[in-house]
Order: sequence, then C-alpha cells, then structure tokens
Amino acid sequence: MNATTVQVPAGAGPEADPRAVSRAVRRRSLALLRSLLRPVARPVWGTVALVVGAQLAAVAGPALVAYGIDHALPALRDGNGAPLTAVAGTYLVVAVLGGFLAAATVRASARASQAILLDLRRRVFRHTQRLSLEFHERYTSGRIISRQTSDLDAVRELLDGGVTTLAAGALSMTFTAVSLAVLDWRSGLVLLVAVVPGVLLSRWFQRRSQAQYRTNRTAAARTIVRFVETMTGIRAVQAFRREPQVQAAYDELAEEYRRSSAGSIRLNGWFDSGLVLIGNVTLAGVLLAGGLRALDGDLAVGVLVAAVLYARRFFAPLQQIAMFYNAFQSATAALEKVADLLAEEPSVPDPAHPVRLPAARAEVRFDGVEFGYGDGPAVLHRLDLHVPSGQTVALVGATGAGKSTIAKLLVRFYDVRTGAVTIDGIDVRDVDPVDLRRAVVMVTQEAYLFSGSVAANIALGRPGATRGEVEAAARAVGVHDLVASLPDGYDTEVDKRGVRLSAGQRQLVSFARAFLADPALLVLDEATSSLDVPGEVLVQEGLRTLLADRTAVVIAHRLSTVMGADRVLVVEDGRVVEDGSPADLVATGGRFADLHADWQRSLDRA
Ligand SMILES: Nc1ncnc2c1ncn2[C@@H]1O[C@H](COP(=O)(O)OP(=O)(O)OP(=O)(O)O)[C@@H](O)[C@H]1O
Repeated sequence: MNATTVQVPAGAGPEADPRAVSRAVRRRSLALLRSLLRPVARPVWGTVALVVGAQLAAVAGPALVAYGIDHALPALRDGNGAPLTAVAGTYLVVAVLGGFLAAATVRASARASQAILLDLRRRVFRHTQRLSLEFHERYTSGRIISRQTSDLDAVRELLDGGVTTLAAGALSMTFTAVSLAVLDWRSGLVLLVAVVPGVLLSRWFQRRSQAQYRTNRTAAARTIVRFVETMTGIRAVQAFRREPQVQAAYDELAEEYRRSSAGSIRLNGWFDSGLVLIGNVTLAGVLLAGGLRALDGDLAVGVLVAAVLYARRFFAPLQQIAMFYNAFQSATAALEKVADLLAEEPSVPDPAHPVRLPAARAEVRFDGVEFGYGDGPAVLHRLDLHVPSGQTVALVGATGAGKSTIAKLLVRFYDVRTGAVTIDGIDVRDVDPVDLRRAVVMVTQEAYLFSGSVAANIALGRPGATRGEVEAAARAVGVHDLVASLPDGYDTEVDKRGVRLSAGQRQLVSFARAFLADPALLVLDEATSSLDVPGEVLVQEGLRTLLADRTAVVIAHRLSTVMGADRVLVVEDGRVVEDGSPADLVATGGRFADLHADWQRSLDRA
C-alpha cells in the first residue's frame, strides 16, 4: 500500500463507504491533534496572543507614517515639533515592540511544537512496540520507518514555524485590509477588486498543489520503502546477484520522485509569478487612483503613502502561505497516517482481569486448539496436548507442519481461534502479562543480539542482574571461557562496530540469557545451522543445562536433542501423529522411526 492511500479504519470491511472511511480517518487525526494540544494549551494560547500582538504592531506602521506626513510635518512647518517627536517616538516603540513580539513568538511556538513532537514520537514508538506480532508481520518495516521518520518530519516542518507563519500571514492580510478600508475606503475598494484574481489564483494553486503533493508523498514513500526493503534483504540481493535489477528498480523510483518534485517547484513558480503580477498591478492601481485624487486635493499625501504601503504589504504573506500550504497538506496527510497507526489495537490484548501466576510449575495444556494466521486457513486442527511440569518435549516434523506455530501459541505471540492454551490450569489469555513473560521464555533460532556489551545482552534475561549472576549463567551454559577470551571480556561490544560473534556463539549467549531468566517453561527453536564439532558439543552441553529442571518444548533439528528429550511429538499437517519416548517410538516403527533412520544415515555419511 502506498503512503497516501487512505487506510480503512480498524474494524471496517472492504465494503465500507470511502467517504465514511475518510471522515473516520479525519476524525481520528483531529482527535489525535486535540490530545497532543491539550498538555500544551497554555503555550499555544500564549503563541496566539503574541502573533496577534506582532501583527497589530506591524500594521500600525503605515498609519503612523500617514499621520506624520499629513499632521506632524505641517505642524513642524508651523513651528510645533511636538507631534513629529511623538509620532517618531511611537513609530520607534512600535517597531521595537513588533520585533520583540516576533522573537517571543518564535520562542513560544518552538517550545510548544517541540513538546508536541516529543510526545508524538514517544507515542508512536511505545504503541508500535506494544502491537502484536501479527501486526508486525503485516505492516512492513519500511512503512513503520516512514511513520517514524518522514511522517514525523512532515509534522515537525509544519510545527517549526509553519503554523505561526500561516496564522501570521492570514492575520496580516486581514489587519492590512481593515486598516486600509478605515484609512481610505476608496483605496480599499481597489484592493477588494484585486482580491478576486488573487482568490482565483490561490484556488487554482490549492487544487493543483494538493494533487501534486500527493504524488510527491507517494513517490517519497515508495523510494524509502524500496530502500529499506532492499537493505533489509541485502544478503539475498547479493547472494542472488540481483544488484543490477534492484538498482534499476530503485533508479526508476528515484527518477519518479525527482520528476514529481520538479513538478511542484514549477507549480510554485507559476503561483509566485502570478502573485507578484497581481501585487504589482494592485499597487499601480492604488497609486494611480490615489495619485489622481491627491492631485485634485481630494486625498492627503500621507494617506496615499500609507495606502501604497498597505497595498504592498497585502499580498506579501500569500507567497509564504502558499509555501506552507504544502507543508500543511503533507503534515495533515502524515498526521492521518500516524493516527491510523496509533489506532491499531494489539491482536493479543492484555487481560481485563489478569490472574497472577507468581510461582509457575508450568504444566501446559492445549485443549481443542484451532488456530490459523489472520483470516487464513487453519494451521492447527483441534489439538489436544498435555505436558506435565518438568518434562522436555521435542517437536519434530516436516517443514510447515506447524511446530513453530505451537511454540508461538505457548508464548502467546498469537491467540487461539477456539479452545485454549493453559499454563497451570489458567488460560494464557488471562495470565498477568508480567507473570507470563517471566514464566515463559522463548529462545529463537536467530539468537538476536542487541548492540551493547555481551554482559548487557545476557542481562536482558533478568534486568538488574549483577555481574556475578551474569557470569554464573554464562558458566552454566559453558560460554564463560569464550566470553572471557574476547578483547574486553564481558564488556566486549557485539554490535557492528564491535566483535561479530558466530552463529554458535550467539546461540550460547542467548542460552545464557534464557538461563538467567530462569523461566518455568522454556520454548526453544533450535538452530538448524550445523556447527563444527567442538562448537556442536559446547552447544549440546549448554542446552542440557538449560533444559534441566524446567518444562521445555523444543523444536528440535538435531538427533542428539531429540534423543535427549523425555518425549517426542511428531507433528504433521497441524496434528500430533506420534507421541512417546524417543526409544519407544524408534522401537514401534513409524514416522519417527523412519526419521530416526534417515538422521542416522546422514550422520554416518558425514
Ligand atoms: N506468520 C504467518 N502468517 C501466515 N501463515 C503462516 C505464518 N507462519 C507460518 N504460517 C503457515 O503456517 C503453517 C505452519 O507453519 P510453521 O512455521 O508452524 O511450521 P514449522 O513446522 O515450524 O516449519 P519449519 O520447520 O519450516 O519452521 C505453514 O503452512 C505456514 O505457511
């Protein structure tokens, strides 16, 4: 989906009326805006007052000039300098005050806008993190990055001066027109006539730029999404030598982005030129009409000068308004998309009445579990399973059989369609999320390490763990010697700038992390990649320590792991087709016995 497509609100089906959808989207983004403004109401009102003050000060200038020319100068000629001193002093005070108010406006609006942005940035992160795995599989990382970067940037651009410029521009035009009408209504009429082409030109620009901006945003979003997706999959790109094709596709998108940006610059150019033309013609009109009347003695010279100054001022803000109108549009679109993201509900909601599970024994049951991903076909079909506390169960079966799905239901990455998954007799949907996270830990194949030290990565298992506890966990799973041999020992950085650990080493670090977490139920997706023999032995020993004294469900890829388990479940097409101790299953013959024989043969060959 591209960046500007209006997304269907949560719960609305594909048949929803598009107008109702866009109303819902707008309502949501307005509600978001209101909630963002509420905490900064005072600075916002302060900014409004400052903008009004600054514009009043600015509009007073020409009126003072008119008074100076028509009254103060003649008085001076008659020997009375007081009016001129007064008007010059007032002019100076107003000018200084105007400058002060303008500076104060920038400060006040920056304070409010930065507070709003901080709030929004935090909300987007907190919310995205809270959303369930199902959302993250659906919403590409490129789109999430767009929300956090270009969309928040669009809002920032508007808030950083855009809103105040728009408000100040509109106020300046209104005040100028009113002042001119009060000072000399005939000159005001000339201005009124000039407003007609001005409005027509602005309407034309507004319509064109709306379309143009949409094209721009789509092109920008497509470029970002393509970039992120290519770089995320860079291994596959390089492995399959797809660089030329990927480059060509990206070049095309970048060129489209350039073309649409050039289009909007051209449009702005036309609009600016049109405004300058209308402005100059208006000025000439005011000067001509006023000049003729001044020659006849019907209009004071000072008023004529002030009228010319007002006419010059009138159209000036339109250019800025036009410039920020684009920013305004893109910020509105961005805010809609961010509001849309914030309206996403986790598909795995926290329980309304959480049940505490302080000391889990981790007796696990699947009772008539049916499950499928999203609206897709069922992957598990009425699965019944009982794992007593302390048992190690190995799940084996062909790829796509449903092993990982069983594991993901245990840690509640997803909720079942029917039936229930229980731990110690409590439905996992009702267990207090904090207790569930403590009781059930999943170690995934990829053994993801965050940037930071090895110690910090192990300590993730139990926040607040001491260095002694981290080391003890590392010793237990047999990774201590390895860590100690790294350049900075436990403080060695494992991010891109630091040491790169091998797949087996990462696995051991993730075992240490899980050991430290000490969950009652460990769910482990064993790595498929085979290691060299010493590495393999280390990992197997680490695994044995990790699995001891707890309930464990292991998606096993190694014969040694399977044979070390208390029980083997053979999964086929979302059903458990064999269940028993490894030795019994080999003895009775069947799928596992065949699998065991295949495994044995491949080991003999190796
Ligand atoms: N996120 C997902 N969205 C939709 N379908 C999925 C998703 N993950 C898995 N599936 C489907 O569910 C079925 C079971 O997949 P699962 O990953 O549980 O199999 P598996 O036995 O763990 O396979 P493997 O050994 O290859 O990891 C497959 O048909 C797969 O296509």
